[in-house]
Amino acid sequence: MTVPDKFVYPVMKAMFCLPLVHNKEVRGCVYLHQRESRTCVPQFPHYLSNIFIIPELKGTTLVDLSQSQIKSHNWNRRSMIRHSQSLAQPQSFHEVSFVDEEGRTMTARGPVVQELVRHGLQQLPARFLRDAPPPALVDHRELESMALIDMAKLSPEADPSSRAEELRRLAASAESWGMFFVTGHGVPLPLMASLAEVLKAFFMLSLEEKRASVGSYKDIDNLGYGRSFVKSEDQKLDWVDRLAMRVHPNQDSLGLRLWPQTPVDFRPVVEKYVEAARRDCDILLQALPEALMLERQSFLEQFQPCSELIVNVRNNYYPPCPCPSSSVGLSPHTDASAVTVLAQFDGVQGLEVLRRGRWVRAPAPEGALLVVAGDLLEIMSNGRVASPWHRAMPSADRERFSVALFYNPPPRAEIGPVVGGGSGAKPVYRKVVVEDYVKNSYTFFNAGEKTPIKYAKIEAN
Ligand SMILES: O=C(O)CCC(=O)C(=O)O
Ligand SMILES: [Fe+2]
Repeated sequence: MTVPDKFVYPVMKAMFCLPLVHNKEVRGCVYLHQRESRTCVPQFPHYLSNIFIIPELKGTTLVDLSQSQIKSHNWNRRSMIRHSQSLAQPQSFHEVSFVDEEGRTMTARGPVVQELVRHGLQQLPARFLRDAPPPALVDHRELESMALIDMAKLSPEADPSSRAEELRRLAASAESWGMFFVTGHGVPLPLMASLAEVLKAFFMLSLEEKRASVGSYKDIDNLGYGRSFVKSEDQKLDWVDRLAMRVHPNQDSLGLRLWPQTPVDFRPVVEKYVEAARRDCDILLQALPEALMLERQSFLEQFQPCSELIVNVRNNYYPPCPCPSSSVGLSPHTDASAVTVLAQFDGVQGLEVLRRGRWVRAPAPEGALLVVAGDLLEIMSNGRVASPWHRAMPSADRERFSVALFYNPPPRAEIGPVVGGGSGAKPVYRKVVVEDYVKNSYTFFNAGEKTPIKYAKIEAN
């Protein structure tokens, strides 16, 4: 007996489907997706009992019920149908605009992760299913060398010997990890708490409210409420929803309504945060070359004119994930920025960095900000501070929020390596125009380790 086509809901590319027959009546059908049945769904019979398509629903509904759900709710056929109807809402998608290789603006779709979770998803949809990513190792001794820098000690008024020691630690962590934590920064704890609050308030709105709250970014690559780096409808997806905004220069000139209108204090809080974090970036962009024994202004002077420098903010939301060991929150990448400031909240970890061939999970110390070197800083420092290859991983039972602030020189600025006067070192990178570098790096998302920076490397001859 075959299942009529009208009972088949094309959720994913099914390898085959089986009828569910009871008392000689077709009760539904089961999809088997080859990858899923192999990886995330451990046993075939278990899978079989999990997914029904019920004919009464005219072949438009996929019902995904776990055994335990059926047992604990003591579900009967009627309540299953009711439940399936609630799941049968048209699936919600983010629409993503991107510029293809020929410069055309294209659109692709990807499911809204938060909505999948809200509808009681039990198993990871195939588009999120990865070949099990290598797990991270937590080596606390190793992590101790990722410095916690007290920015108060970097101030010119600080005690000279503790300042020299802090600069030494800064150089060591930057050169060894490409990242370091800062305390004593300009973002007071209550402001961090308000940032977390507005972020959560935004993501906790209903999908319709979120959409109504944020304006359209249709023609702008990787900005807006949705997801980043979707270039096709076949591509594997990250387990994240995000709200990405340009916060400097003010984008009113582009006619974009950039800021969420709800919650009403979203904009003032984020602007206050950005202002403080930007000041910290400027301080660090002077301290870093000093720590590396380079001319103190040699990085920051590449950010002129500062009225045109670019600050983007990406608010990431990683909902709890039904199969975290076979998914990725944010695919491995380097940031195309000069400097990224990452705020993590509630001590929820998730950021991992590749170091000497092993993934290492970064801590999330309360009140500290994580400063991550971007590719442009790697170029400016002539490779001494290498942008770390990093990723974010979701968890089974905890949601995670993070705010990444990307600090960049003006798009038309030409930046290049600073090579120590008497060091005899040769430039390893060529000069690049910032917007050309960033555009180029976007074309490489999900390519191999540290592919984008090759664009700026001088080939050894
Ligand atoms: O959420 C995180 O910890 C990482 C975020 C990140 O790497 C990014 O937004 O570029
Ligand atoms: Fe990143």
